[in-house]
Amino acid sequence: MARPLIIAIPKGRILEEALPLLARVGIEPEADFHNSKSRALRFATNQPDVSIIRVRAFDVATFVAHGAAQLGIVGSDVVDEFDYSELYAPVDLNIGHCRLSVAEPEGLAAEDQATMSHVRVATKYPGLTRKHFEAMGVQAECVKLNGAMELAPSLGLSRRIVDLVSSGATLKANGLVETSVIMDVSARLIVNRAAFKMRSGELTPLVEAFRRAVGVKDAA
Ligand SMILES: Nc1ncnc2c1ncn2[C@@H]1O[C@H](COP(=O)(O)OP(=O)(O)OP(=O)(O)O)[C@@H](O)[C@H]1O
Ligand SMILES: O=P(O)(O)OC[C@H]1O[C@H](OP(=O)(O)OP(=O)(O)O)[C@H](O)[C@@H]1O
Repeated sequence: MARPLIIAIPKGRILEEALPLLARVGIEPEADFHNSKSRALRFATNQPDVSIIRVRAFDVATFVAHGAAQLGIVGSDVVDEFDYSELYAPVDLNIGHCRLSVAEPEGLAAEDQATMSHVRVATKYPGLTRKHFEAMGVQAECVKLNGAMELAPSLGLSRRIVDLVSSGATLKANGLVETSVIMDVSARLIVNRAAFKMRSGELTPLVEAFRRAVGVKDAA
């Protein structure tokens, strides 16, 4: 029997928007997937040859880059932070919209950006943060956090943070203001490049089904 295709999806906030999209593609996870008490991580679907794994957002990219899963759904923030050469991201799924921004405490005395040579930044995105500041000739020293970055300035961990912003409510509640936008973010369908070549008979129609499901015309 052929090996099943494995689709990695994140546990967090993209999941809710991803499920209707998967349903439009014709993939529905088994009932246990919706049972919050279930400790299972891998689930069968209504398609006998497709399984779903539910993992942390950053790990979606890692499972797919290493070929442990052939397909995944993940934010472009994660795709760009890792910049794995093994990943192909053919479809913008038009869900999980937010932006990656630099923020700092409101009312902080403005620094002269032109003479600044070094900054300390708390972030889950050290790669994108360094790149962003490097482009301005500034060296960024990153303190890696996995959440609650907004606490860092008030507790003296770093003056600035780089984090995802959507409504801006989290920044506001923590006395921070956005000072620049690094990139706009939305979720992408990602595919392992080697699998895409070796299993194109299965993967090409699936990628096209995702494209149709988000209303994007087939690639030329
Ligand atoms: N405020 C937001 N609005 C819309 N999309 C968001 C927002 N925050 C995050 N996302 C998207 O959802 C993805 C997962 O978000 P986040 O890292 O907050 O989830 P999580 O459940 O905390 O993940 P994990 O526990 O694995 O770190 C992000 O990579 C991003 O693409
Ligand atoms: O601008 P807003 O609409 O307030 O959204 C921004 C918040 O959303 C994300 O966190 P999330 O809620 O996913 O929690 P976590 O990253 O701390 O797990 C992000 O890390 C911000 O904290």
